[in-house]
Amino acid sequence: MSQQAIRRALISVYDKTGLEELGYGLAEAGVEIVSTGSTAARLREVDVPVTPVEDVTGFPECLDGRVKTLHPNVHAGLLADRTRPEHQSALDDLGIAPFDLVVVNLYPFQEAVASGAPPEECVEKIDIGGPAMVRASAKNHASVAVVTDPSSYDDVLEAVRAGGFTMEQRKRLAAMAYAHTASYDAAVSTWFATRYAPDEVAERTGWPDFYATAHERATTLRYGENPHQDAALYRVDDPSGPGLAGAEQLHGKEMSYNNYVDSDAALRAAYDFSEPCVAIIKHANPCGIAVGDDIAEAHRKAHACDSVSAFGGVIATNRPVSVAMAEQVAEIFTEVLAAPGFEPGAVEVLTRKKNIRLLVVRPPERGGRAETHGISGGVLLQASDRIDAAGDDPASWELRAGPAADDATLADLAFAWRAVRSVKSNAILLSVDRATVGVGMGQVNRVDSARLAVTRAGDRVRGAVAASDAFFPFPDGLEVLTEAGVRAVVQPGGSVRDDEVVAAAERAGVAMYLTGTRHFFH
Ligand SMILES: NC(=O)c1ncn([C@@H]2O[C@H](COP(=O)(O)O)[C@@H](O)[C@H]2O)c1NC=O
Repeated sequence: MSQQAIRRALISVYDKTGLEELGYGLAEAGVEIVSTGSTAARLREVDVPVTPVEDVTGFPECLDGRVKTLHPNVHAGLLADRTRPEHQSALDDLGIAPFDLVVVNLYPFQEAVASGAPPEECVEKIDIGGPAMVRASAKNHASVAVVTDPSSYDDVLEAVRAGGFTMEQRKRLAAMAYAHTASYDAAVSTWFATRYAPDEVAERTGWPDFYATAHERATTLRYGENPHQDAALYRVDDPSGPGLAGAEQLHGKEMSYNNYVDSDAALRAAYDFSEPCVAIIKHANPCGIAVGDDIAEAHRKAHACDSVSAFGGVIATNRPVSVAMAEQVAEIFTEVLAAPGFEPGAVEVLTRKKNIRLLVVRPPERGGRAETHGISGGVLLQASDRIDAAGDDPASWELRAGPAADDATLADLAFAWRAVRSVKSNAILLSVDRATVGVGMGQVNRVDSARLAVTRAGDRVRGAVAASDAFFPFPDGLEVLTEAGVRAVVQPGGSVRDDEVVAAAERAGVAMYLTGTRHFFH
């Protein structure tokens, strides 16, 4: 049996979007509609004939709506497989009519939690009868079509006119229905394990014994990190929410896997600053980060850090792109420009270059949320690194060597400390006038990172300040910096050889501040 004519429908929806049009269409096609409490009331208001579900169950809706459709007269009508004669004759014996179509959406549990509603209210918003009907109908897709999304109502009416959904369509609807209940259950179960009923370990550490999230495929990608790897982008939560996965692309070729990774790193760097900031990224590392009085100035300074590496880079800003910045970027081959917006005229300037990808990204969420990292056989979770720890405030830094920095030097050190968080470890970052001038990244020892930063800075190293993402284990890395002309350094401290490192700073006459906070980035 492929096509299944739609003669009897059960509709029970919390979200009444599109309900009236659906009701009109079904009634016009002669479909009998059975409905619960306020769904039935809404249909009746617009003169769509409805059979109340109580007439089917012979039982009143009760317990504040906790029991409406949970009845064999409903569930036998949903679960009878009409390809099996014995199911059909059982229905006949019991006097139960089957359903061909089920339209259900669930109580808004996630919205209740997000609104900060008290726990009892959230619990009350856990739908029981809805998921039961959705699962039953999805299992019985051989006989029943199940719809959980108002955006599918047009398809329903088209199918009614066409003589019913085909088996292939009912299978797809069933897959969507199970995704709907899985996402719902992921939200409920994680809330229970995290906030409502944490076990003793979760109570102590905040890490639940069960952690589920639902991801929805947003798009497939041409390939992954390399052309022989398949890849797709999956989105969490609300597609209109913050962050890169929900970005609007205004121009350019399709985003690649590596474009996403680099854009994410660029946005992370740019949004670490409250002043207008530009970050230019290649292979997830900065080739320039700078703040300025305006976004065009920030871009000029960031680009000047390493204009060779910026070729083919990914740029992010924390302010809308101005025409002045657009004119500058238009001169440089750039893969992606991600920004919270574009001022009038900026897109026109940028689209002179065919290939640049322009993204409007709602500011990403900062910190707090769990970050995942897949490993063989499992996944690591950690709270996101944040730049607002106690040690990130220059007022809390400890001056351990040299003269106290003047205000301008301290501002440069504060900039360098924020920026070094976006450099892959081991990270040494040199800056002048709140712009990077040399970045040493991803080396397996800190001395080589220091050498790399100094080499990249060239003459600009004289008078620059330096930040190190983690402590100097020996004086050698620091000495590379001081011998090259760095005049002030900020680093977490915490090495068993801190005293030797501090003594080396004293000898060189440079200021050394310890933050007590580390920002490894792997
Ligand atoms: N308990 C039940 O038997 C039951 N049956 C259906 N529901 C839900 O009730 C809502 C619709 O109710 P109403 O038509 O009264 O607005 C839907 O979200 C549906 O998923 C139920 N409610 C909660 O579990």
